[in-house]
Amino acid sequence: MQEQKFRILTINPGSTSTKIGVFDNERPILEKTIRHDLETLQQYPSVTAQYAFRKQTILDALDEEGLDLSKLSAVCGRGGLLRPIEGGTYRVNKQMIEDLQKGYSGQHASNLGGILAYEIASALNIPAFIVDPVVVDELEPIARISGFALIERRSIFHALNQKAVARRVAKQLGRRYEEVNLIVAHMGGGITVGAHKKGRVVDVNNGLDGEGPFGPERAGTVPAGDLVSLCFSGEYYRDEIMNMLVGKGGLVGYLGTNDAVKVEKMIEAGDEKAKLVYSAMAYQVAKEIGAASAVLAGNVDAIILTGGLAYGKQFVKEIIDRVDWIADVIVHPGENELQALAEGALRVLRGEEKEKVYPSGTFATATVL
Ligand SMILES: Nc1ncnc2c1ncn2[C@@H]1O[C@H](COP(=O)(O)OP(=O)(O)O)[C@@H](O)[C@H]1O
Ligand SMILES: CCCC(=O)OP(=O)(O)O
Repeated sequence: MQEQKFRILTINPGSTSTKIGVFDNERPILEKTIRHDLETLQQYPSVTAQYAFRKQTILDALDEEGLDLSKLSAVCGRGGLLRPIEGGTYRVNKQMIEDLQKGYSGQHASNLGGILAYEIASALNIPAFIVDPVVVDELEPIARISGFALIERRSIFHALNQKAVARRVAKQLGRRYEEVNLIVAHMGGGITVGAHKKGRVVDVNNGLDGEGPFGPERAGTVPAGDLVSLCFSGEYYRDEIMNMLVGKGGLVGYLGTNDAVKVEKMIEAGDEKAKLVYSAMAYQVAKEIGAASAVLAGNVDAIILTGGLAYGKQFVKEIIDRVDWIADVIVHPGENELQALAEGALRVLRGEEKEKVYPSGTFATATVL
């Protein structure tokens, strides 16, 4: 019997780019990254306000490639800051759209993934899905304790790519994902380092507005007392501080760009500040990997470096030089997110997996104390 063919449009809005893919079953027929410079995104007061711009960007890109939307079977977007949920493929529904629009767990470009998928799919009368959103939460109770009783640690990370790449590496090692311990550092606009213990991400930094290494546009962990003093200095509104942590933090704050390629050019041209800051970002990633190795009690089968920054040869070398005593380091530059979105949708379209209904898979991030 001939295999049924599904054509899936996948949409991945990141903090510095919009990535789209069109897949005939697992086979990519188009994969495109549209990078957005800082000035373009800063025109918009919020992520939600970028909706029309990102939608037009996608439709223009598909039009340029001569792709006929009426041939699509489904649209699948990267899921955003919803309620904490278990991993899997979810059908986009009204409750999800509402939570994405208000940013139930915060603001991030991925909130637009489900919304854009829903809008494009509804006009075509086809289903819209999200897969492994950034709020996938598999933290162990011990990892939830922050040290400050009023605040619990949260799992907000590049779940889709971390899991997809981890599965791929486990396969390369001849083992199942559920059998291995891996540390995955996804280094995009934000940076997250996950401790994957036998198929579950038992600890990971909240890469949005919380903790961990600074990234191209995010501050990561900052000294708490000094941050509190800044908040109450009377010099800044709340939104200004949040913007300095997310969007204008990290490389943007120090060097005025979120583009690591530009930073590398600045370094080549002899810019000592750029050199120090770029090295500090690698240093902080290495430190976080060291912390994750302690979470796994040193039982680490491999360390994986992935995301856009993993293309940076010197950057990657500086990390490897500090962590290769822990385990072998495998570099997967870029990400597998478009493919992972298509595969998640396919599993449901083919009936291999049941679609999950949001928010019924939601589980409390149970306050442990
Ligand atoms: N060839 C490269 N060398 C160094 N850095 C790169 C390269 N390509 C992309 N990057 C950097 O990776 C970062 C974006 O990573 P990406 O995973 O695409 O982020 P996001 O999905 O969050 O938009 C940017 O700082 C970008 O400049
Ligand atoms: C919110 C965690 C995911 C994240 O930071 O994604 P980007 O690097 O694409 O901004």
